[in-house]
Amino acid sequence: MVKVAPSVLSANFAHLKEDIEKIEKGQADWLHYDVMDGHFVPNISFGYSILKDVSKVTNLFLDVHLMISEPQKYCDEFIKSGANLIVFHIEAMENKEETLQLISHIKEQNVQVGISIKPNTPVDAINDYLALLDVVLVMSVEPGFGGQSFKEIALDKIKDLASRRKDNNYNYLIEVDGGINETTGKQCKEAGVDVLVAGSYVFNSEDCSQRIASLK
Ligand SMILES: O=C(CO)[C@H](O)[C@H](O)COP(=O)(O)O
Ligand SMILES: [Fe+2]
Repeated sequence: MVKVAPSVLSANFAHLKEDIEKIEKGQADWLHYDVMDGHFVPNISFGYSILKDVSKVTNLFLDVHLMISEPQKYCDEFIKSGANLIVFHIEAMENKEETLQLISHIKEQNVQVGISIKPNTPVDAINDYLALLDVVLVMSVEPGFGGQSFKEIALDKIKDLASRRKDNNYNYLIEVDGGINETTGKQCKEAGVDVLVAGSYVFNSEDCSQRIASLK
């Protein structure tokens, strides 16, 4: 069964704890935590001090999506604050050496590691790292904002990643993020996705549990 990772970007921060309790009760699998720096993306969300507080009120697996420049500068703070998985963007990296160093650095701390690709970035851009990754995060919207429409280009990338995994015995999970609802979630599942991130679809509803259940 597909895993569901509600994005707390769409939660109400004035009662974040209650919103997290709702998704826990609704059988969410992971909590997706979107970090935006106003530089890599044109929006600012929250940093590691809020993650630390979040980690104290939930046992959900903390999936940290770093939409920031120079992720190598900040990732240790997110790890110290409770991240179980750190996903950084390939577009934020200068070169292969820097990327390999960051992957090793995260793994050495017994934290899972993933790389994300924006809608216009091909899967080939991360081919050299696929054997090392726990997660590949396919963006199905331009990163920066919740509530956007799903871009179909993600479906081909999910299929491509599923076939590269099969052909090479890789172990990564394929995660998709942006514009996920009942319809697009089903399309992604059929393409071979393992984890659905959903922000507005889950939180812009009176009944988060029903939304999570419908995605599953
Ligand atoms: O990374 C993100 C945006 O950059 C969010 O995870 C994503 O947009 C979730 O929101 P929604 O499900 O409303 O599209
Ligand atoms: Fe995200």
